[in-house]
Amino acid sequence: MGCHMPVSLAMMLGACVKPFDAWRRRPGPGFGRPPTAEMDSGEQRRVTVLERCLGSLAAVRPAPPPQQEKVEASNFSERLQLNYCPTKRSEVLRSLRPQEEPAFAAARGEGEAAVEIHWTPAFGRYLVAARDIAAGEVVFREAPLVVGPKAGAGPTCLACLKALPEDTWEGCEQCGAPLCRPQCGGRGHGERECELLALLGLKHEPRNTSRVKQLNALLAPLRVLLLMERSPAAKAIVDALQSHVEERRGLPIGRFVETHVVAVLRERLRLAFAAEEIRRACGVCDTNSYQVSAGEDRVGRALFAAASLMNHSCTANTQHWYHDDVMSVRAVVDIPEGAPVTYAYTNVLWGTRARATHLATAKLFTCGCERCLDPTELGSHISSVKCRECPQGLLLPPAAASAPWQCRACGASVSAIAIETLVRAGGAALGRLQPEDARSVAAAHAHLTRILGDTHYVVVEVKRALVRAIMATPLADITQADLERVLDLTSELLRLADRLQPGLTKIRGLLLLERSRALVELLWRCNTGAEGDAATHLETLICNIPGCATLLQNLTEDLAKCEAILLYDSRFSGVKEVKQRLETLKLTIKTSLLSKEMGKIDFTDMKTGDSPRHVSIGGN
Ligand SMILES: C[S@@+](CC[C@H](N)C(=O)[O-])C[C@H]1O[C@@H](n2cnc3c(N)ncnc32)[C@H](O)[C@@H]1O
Repeated sequence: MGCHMPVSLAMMLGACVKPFDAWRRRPGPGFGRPPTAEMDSGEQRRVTVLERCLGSLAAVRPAPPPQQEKVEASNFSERLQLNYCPTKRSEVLRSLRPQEEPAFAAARGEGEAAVEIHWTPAFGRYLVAARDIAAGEVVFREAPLVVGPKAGAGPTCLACLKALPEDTWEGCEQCGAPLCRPQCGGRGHGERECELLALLGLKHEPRNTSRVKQLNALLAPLRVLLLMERSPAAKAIVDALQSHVEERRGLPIGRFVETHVVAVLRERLRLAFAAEEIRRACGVCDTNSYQVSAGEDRVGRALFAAASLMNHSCTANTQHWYHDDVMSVRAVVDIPEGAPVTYAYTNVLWGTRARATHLATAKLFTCGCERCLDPTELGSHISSVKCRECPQGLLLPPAAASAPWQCRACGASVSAIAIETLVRAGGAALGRLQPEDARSVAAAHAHLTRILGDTHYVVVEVKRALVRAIMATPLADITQADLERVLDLTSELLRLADRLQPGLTKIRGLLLLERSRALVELLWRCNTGAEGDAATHLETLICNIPGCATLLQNLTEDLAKCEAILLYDSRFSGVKEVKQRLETLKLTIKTSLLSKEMGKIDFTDMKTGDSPRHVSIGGN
């Protein structure tokens, strides 16, 4: 679900509600779906539609892995059934290694769904594990009902979601809407849509950016409406999804929809849909869409039937990958039978108020999980701001938005407005970052750490940007000091991820990848003696065989974990590359050891260390 980096602390935590996460156990009395009498008849009907959808999906033969999937756009229910692919039994992490993927696919049989629908008045419907699900397992796969550009995005190819340069894109020959090339129309940008968009007159106003933004805001709802027109099965499902249409009426989003979607579709595109139907389609898209990306330059939003029933958690137990037009929802930690299967609707590396603002304005609810109610955010202090009065002190967010922030160490207090101004300034500096320029990112890091402190989420964001900026440079050109900085930053960020988002998450995969790349490069330099006195360091490592072996063993394990996590990710090839480099390095070190007759060391059968850790290899 879409996330944007917010720069203000406009919203406060709302009323305490029972945390959704508290229900991790098997349903007991009072848990899950209450007797029908307690659910109103409309809700009951909607649950039944979605339940039928899940039930029929569970009985069909699962689809092949996503690479081989051929999705027919025309027949919605068949498409959904083909792609809803519950795995039959728990699979352990190692089963997800790419070379074992066919076996993993074969292990899926006809059988029970991994999830079922529950309902409570406070949380509405939500998915619950119908059996134990193992970390790394694909809980289900699903093809989208519709896909479209993100609302508010710049020029984006309507067919393949490729981001287009602001002023040089070519429009569709018929309607003038953005396409990366005329032939990219077809399935993504169909005939009926093209006829309708021609009425917007884009062809006569080539590359009008504000028109394009307006188009991006209405395209997903338009595609939902056209799908409902074509397919009664799809209509039944969309009708059953939550839209918050009533609550949105008096809000800014309601007014935006009225002007930029309802009026345009009815008056300019002369669509016969009732205004309320259009409002509902907009509400369904905004409440349920997932942000999907097929590579870094192809980002959009997509609506799914089953995945729309996953409720939010700030420590979610699943993440999704979008690959070849199919979304794979994977467990990032073990999910016991009966526990809610959840997904984070916000960026979990934002502070609580930023997350709460997004959830309140885009999804219209207040999260009341343990982290949201804890001012230290599970000890991470990701919202705390550095105290000016004492060296180690942190100002913690108060429960009430307007109350002053207080330092736990020295008792100093600072007004809410002053803190908000600081965080806004930090957000603005983040917005001005030149992400490809490692030097300027490093300067911003130093500056923002001075203002906000080392733990604040704006600083965390800059640390991630710094790792990316350094590691985007060709490896051979990165200084030893910068490589060591990457080791420190990634290790620190991995510890933060352990606290806030444990498990086989994308951020863990990416951090492990960058840390491994940096470490292998440093070892390589030691090995070749390319940098200064580095050969001596290798000598030291070789003399210390257990240390050397543990280091290489940890690296091997990190890369295996990384491979399992990034299996469906476009950055997967990066893991392969660093793995090959590590294997060559191991061979060289082994040969070197043997030539020195110092040891008979088997790197493939080393005692495993605990979690991966930063191993200092010295060398200033
Ligand atoms: C994608 S839908 C999830 C399915 C939804 N519960 C339903 O009944 O259709 C998102 C909506 O579910 C509700 N929701 C999701 N997670 C929640 C949570 N942790 N606490 C309260 N409400 C939640 C909110 O109303 C939100 O806008």
